[in-house]
Amino acid sequence: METDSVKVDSSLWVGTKRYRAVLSGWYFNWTELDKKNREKKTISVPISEVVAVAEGKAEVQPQKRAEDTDRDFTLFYVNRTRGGKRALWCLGRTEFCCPSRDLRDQWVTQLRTALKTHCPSRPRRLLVFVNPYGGKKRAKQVYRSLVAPLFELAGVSTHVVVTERANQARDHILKKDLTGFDGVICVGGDGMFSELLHGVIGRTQQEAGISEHDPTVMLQSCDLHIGIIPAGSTDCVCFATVGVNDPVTSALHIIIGDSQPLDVCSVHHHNTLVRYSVSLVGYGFYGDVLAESERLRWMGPLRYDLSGCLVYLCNRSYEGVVQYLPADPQLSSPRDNMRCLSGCRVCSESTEMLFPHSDSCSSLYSRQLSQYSIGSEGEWMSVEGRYRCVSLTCMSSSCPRSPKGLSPAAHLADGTGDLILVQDTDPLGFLTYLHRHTTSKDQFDLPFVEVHRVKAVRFTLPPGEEDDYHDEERERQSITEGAQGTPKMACNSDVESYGDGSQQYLAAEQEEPGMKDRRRKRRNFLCGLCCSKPPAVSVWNCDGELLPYTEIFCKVHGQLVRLFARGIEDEEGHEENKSCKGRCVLH
Ligand SMILES: CCCCCCCCCCCCC/C=C/[C@@H](O)[C@H](CO)NC(=O)CCCCCCCCCCCCCCC
Ligand SMILES: Nc1ncnc2c1ncn2[C@@H]1O[C@H](COP(=O)(O)OP(=O)(O)OP(=O)(O)O)[C@@H](O)[C@H]1O
Ligand SMILES: [Ca+2]
Repeated sequence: METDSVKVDSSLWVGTKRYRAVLSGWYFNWTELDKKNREKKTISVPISEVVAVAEGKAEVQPQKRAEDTDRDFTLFYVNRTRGGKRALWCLGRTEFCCPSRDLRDQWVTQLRTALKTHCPSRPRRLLVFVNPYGGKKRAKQVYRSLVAPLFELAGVSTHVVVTERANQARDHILKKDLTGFDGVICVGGDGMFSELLHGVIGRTQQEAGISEHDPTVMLQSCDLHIGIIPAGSTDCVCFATVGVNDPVTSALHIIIGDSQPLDVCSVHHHNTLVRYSVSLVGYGFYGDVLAESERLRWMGPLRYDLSGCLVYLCNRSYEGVVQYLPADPQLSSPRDNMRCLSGCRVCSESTEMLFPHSDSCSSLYSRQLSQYSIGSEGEWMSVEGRYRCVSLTCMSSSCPRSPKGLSPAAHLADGTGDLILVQDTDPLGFLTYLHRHTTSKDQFDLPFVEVHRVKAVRFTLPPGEEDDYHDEERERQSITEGAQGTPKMACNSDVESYGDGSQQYLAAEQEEPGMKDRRRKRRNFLCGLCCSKPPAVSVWNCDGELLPYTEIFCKVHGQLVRLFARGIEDEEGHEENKSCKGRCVLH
C-alpha cells in the first residue's frame, strides 16, 4: 500500500472482482482491474459524500452490524437515483475486502481521517422536532424507520422532541439552552419549518440585541442550521431547496452538513413584526384557498385541491394598492429563464453585495453598509388595481403540485423576492394562469399578469376601502356568529413579551382570545363569500398561516438563515447514475 499525506493506493476486492482503490485529496476511487491488470470502470465518491466507514461487513441497522470479518470494511456514501425527473439520494454501500487486517485498519483510519479533515462542518449533535399530526400523520414512523438509523450510522447524536402542541418547537428554540447543538431539524411540513424559522431568527436577534419589529433594521444572520425531513402536506420549502420531498435525501443532506443560505421576508403591520415568510405571502386566491382549507384540515393534503376548486368557482378579485422597491434589474430578472441551481452564480454574486467586505469589516459596520444600500437602491413604484391574487415569494416555491413553482426563475439566496400581480380577468384566463403552474408554459406570458423582482413591498387598501373592510368584517361576524362576539382587532398589544424582556411576534395558532374569534371567522370565510355581497377584502396567506392584518409591509432579508441543503442539483449532471444498489459512477 502506498500512503503519504494525500494519497493512499492499494489493491482491494469487492465481491469476486479485483479493484485498484485510491484515496487522493477529495475523492475515494476504485477501478476494476481485469486479469491482465488493465483498468476498467472507475467508481468515484467525493469524501464530502461519505456517510460512514465501518469495520467488517456492516449494515445500516445496528443490530445487523455484528460481522467484523477482520479483512473487510464497508463504505456508506451518498448515491443518486432518479425520482421522476429529479435526483433522489439514497444510501450507497460497498464492502471491500483487503489482503490483510493491517491494510484494512489502514484504510479505515485513512478514510476516517479524510472525513475529519475535509468535512469539519458536519453536524455532530441535532435537536429534532417531530410533529405527529402533520401531513398524513406519518412523521414519527418516517423518522424512526428511515432517518434515525442513518443518523446513528453517521455518528450524529440527537435529542428528539415529539411535539404535543403547536408552537412547542418554536418556543423551545426561543427559550431553552441550545448549547452543543449544531442544528435544529423538523419532521413535518411547511408549518413545522415555519416554527423552526421563527425560533431560530428570534433567538438570534434576541442574542444580538436587535429589534425584529423595526422594518428598517438589518437582521443578524443565523448560524444555527435548519434541516427539514419532509412529512407534511405541501413540503414546499423542502422541495424548493432540495428538489424532491424525500426523507432519506434530506437526512443525507443533513448528515453531510450541506449548507444553503435562504432569503427570508419579514412581514410587518405598522411597526410590529407579524411573521416571517420564505415561500408565499399571498393575497386573494391563495389567501382564500388557505382560509377555506383550514375548515377542511381533517382531509389532510387533499384539502388544498378541494378548497382551490371551491375558491376558483367563487371567482373573486380584490382592490389594492401595491408599492414595491425594485431590485437591481442588471443582476437578474424573474423572466430571464435562469433557474437557481446548486452553486447558483446569481446567489453567489449577491453574497458579496449583501455582506460587503464581511471578512474585513466589523459586523456592525457591514450591517450599516448593507442597510444603506437597501435604502438607496431604486425608487418605490406604485400600482393600484383589482387583483385575482398578489403574491410575493422569496424563492421559486416549487412543490409536487407545481414542480416549477410560483416563480420558476426566483433565487433562493439573492436577497430579492418576486412580486406577482394577477389582475382581475375572466375565469378562463385565470384558469389558464393557474394551469401553467403545472406545465412548461410561461405563466407570466399573459396580458393580465406582471412580475417584478423586488426588495420590499407595501400593500394597502385604496382610500375609502378601509371603511368597507371594517363594515365587511362586522357583517361577516354577524352572519357567522349571530352578532354576539365583538372580535378584538389585532393591534400592537398582540406582541407577546417573554420573561427575558424580549418581544416576539404573535403567532396565528396561539390560543389568545381575540385570535380565536378571528380564526373562527376565517373558517367561515367561504360562507361569507357565498352570501349576497362579495367581501371587499381577502386575507393574507403567509407560508400557510393566515395573517390577522390586511395592510402589510414586507422586506426581504438576504440569506438570513441556512438550511442543511445545497439547492437543486442540475438534473443533466447525473445521467449515468441510475442504480441505487451501491455501485455506480458518481461523478
Ligand atoms: C387546473 C390546475 C391548477 C393547479 C394550480 C396549482 C397551483 C399551485 C401553486 C402552488 C403554490 C404553492 C405555494 C406554497 C405555499 C406554502 O408556503 C403554503 C404552506 O405549505 N401552502 C399553502 O398555502 C397551500 C396553498 C395551496 C394552493 C393550492 C392551489 C390549488 C389550486 C387548485 C385550483 C383548481 C382549479 C380548478 C378549477 C376547476
Ligand atoms: N403536537 C401538535 N399538535 C397540534 N399541532 C401541532 C403539533 N405540532 C406542531 N403542530 C402544528 O401543526 C401545523 C401543521 O404541521 P405541519 O407543517 O407539520 O404539517 P402540514 O400542515 O400537514 O404540512 P404543510 O404545512 O406542508 O401543509 C404546524 O403549523 C405546527 O405548528
Ligand atoms: Ca430570493
